[in-house]
Amino acid sequence: MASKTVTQNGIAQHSANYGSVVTHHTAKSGHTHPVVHIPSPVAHYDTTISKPVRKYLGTYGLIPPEPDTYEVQKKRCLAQLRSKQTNIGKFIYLSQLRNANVHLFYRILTDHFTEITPLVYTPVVGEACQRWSEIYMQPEGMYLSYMDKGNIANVLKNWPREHVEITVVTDGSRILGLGDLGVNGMGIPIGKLALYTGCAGIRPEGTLPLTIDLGTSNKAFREDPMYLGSRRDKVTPEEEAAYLDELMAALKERWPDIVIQFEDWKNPFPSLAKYRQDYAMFNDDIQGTGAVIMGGIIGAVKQSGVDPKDHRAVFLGAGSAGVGVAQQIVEYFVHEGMTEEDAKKCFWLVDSKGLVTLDRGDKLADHKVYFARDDNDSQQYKTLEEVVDHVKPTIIMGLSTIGGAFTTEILQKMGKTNKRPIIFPLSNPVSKSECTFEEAIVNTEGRALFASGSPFYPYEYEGKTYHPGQGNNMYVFPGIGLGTILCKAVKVTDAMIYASGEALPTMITDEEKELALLYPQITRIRDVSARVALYVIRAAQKDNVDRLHHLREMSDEKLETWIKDHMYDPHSEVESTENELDSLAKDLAHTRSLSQEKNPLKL
Ligand SMILES: NC(=O)c1ccc[n+]([C@@H]2O[C@H](COP(=O)([O-])OP(=O)(O)OC[C@H]3O[C@@H](n4cnc5c(N)ncnc54)[C@H](O)[C@@H]3O)[C@@H](O)[C@H]2O)c1
Ligand SMILES: O=C(O)C[C@H](O)C(=O)O
Ligand SMILES: [Mg+2]
Repeated sequence: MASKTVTQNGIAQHSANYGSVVTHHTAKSGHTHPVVHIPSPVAHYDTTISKPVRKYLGTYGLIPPEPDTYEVQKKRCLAQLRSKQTNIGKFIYLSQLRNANVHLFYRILTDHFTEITPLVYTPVVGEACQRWSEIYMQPEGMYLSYMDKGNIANVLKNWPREHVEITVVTDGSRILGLGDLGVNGMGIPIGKLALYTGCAGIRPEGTLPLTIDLGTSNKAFREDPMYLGSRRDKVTPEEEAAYLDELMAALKERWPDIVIQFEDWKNPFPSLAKYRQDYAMFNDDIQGTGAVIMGGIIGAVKQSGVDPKDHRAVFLGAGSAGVGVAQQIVEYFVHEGMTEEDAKKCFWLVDSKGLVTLDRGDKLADHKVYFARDDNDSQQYKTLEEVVDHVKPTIIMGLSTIGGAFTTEILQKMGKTNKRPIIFPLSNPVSKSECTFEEAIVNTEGRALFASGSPFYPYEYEGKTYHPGQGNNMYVFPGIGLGTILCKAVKVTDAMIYASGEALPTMITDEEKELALLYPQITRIRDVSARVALYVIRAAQKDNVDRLHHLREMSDEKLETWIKDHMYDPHSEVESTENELDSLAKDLAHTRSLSQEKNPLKL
């Protein structure tokens, strides 16, 4: 039915006010409030839209007259993008494109994942966050302040979209390895959710980027007149906890099925423990990172030729990501037949004070205690190099935020003691990476099994081209969210997280194995996300936390196809909007000619 089409696409409501200030609903007081509209998901000014449809939309005459093809449109956009001299210029251009024409943005992102992802996500999003106050132009998500305490549910009502399926929420207190960036951290929820849409096909209008201003410990920002957040110091952990209780309840009240991803919080362990039973939530830095690195380690362990029980893993960094990854690999080793006690002994964690031991003399944070060593004969090891000499690791992981911490000496030692050393510098962005791909290859004569958090280019060494893996949680969080949404899981269980990592090696092709790749090529990320979602749904079913029970009856093949059918595809979007509107325009013209009535629709 024609009228249904109009409502479904939100066209009728939004056509006249796209991207502009409009008068909104009348509040109880009787006043009308001006509301800045978050840009409509329907790209009314798309230059491929045909003339009859432009007339129907009321955009005839507002766009250059001759309709484009997508190929030409894309060429124009890529030329504009590539003409920008700096990465931040490219980031700004792509944000503008997303706000001007959301389907076009996602068409280009999905056609050029390798080029565009680093510009809207890690690493360039890091620079964008550092300079957010300088480059800010328009709202693309919600900013909640500590001042809103007691009133959060009402503030959430201002979000102009009815159906939010997923939110990524940060307080900006640990943005990548760049420290506390306060409200400037907003780039991260926006970037993560862009990948939810691009990689996992969550509809753009179903996503809510959310940044909470709980103050900032960043003194330079507090003193910067351009800074857009509050000038107060960080709230206390108790104040934060009470605020989060209210926020979580308010989110669920407005959107009962919402999936909530916590991102880039300093010490996020308490909130994960507190909310994971009552909400469909997960922490990407602890759990998503744990799963994605486990997925890469499964292949690396196989390629190393060393039995899991004989691996010795040294981790630089014992924070959310370090502990999350170590815990997840323990689980994998247990799946491989080891006892938990033996699996745990394969790990040596190093923080800013040195090797984490039970008798180090400082009070260890709760999350470090599980991995604290008790076999150090009272000796303390202060530096990574000392620990490497002591342990002779087969694996080194970097989740420390310390760029260059894997020195030439350390890499060469890894090369000397291992046939295939496993070297994962995982800190972001590139400036914080513990080593570069080139350093890992050169210092191990090309034998390193490598994955990094930020992307690196392939590297040619002694006549052979080596390909780096990108061990970034972007390979799993989109699929975790998609699977959770689609099966309507009431919570995100450990088994669902484990399954997301387990799905990754199943997607590596023989060609990728030949190249010693530990992760599938990014160009296949949509298929990878669908596979991750499949595994997540199966695990949810086993744990009995799913609510869409008819999915249980489907074969894996059928379910994977069903998942793909439910993914937003920006390529079909513009055509189907065009087709629907075109037939709608024809219908209306026909009805009008039948009834001889005056044209109410600017046709
Ligand atoms: N690749 C990925 O997908 C991924 C995912 C999550 C986090 N990360 C990266 O991991 C890094 C850490 O994130 P996090 O959430 O664990 O942060 P965190 O603040 O919780 O932990 C940082 C850890 O590094 C340690 N550290 C700091 N300085 C050190 C030093 N000089 N020597 C040794 N250790 C030191 C700290 O003691 C702490 O244990 C960040 O750069 C982040 O971007 C990457
Ligand atoms: O954001 C990323 O690129 C990965 C990860 O979540 C991080 O905090 O570094
Ligand atoms: Mg993160």
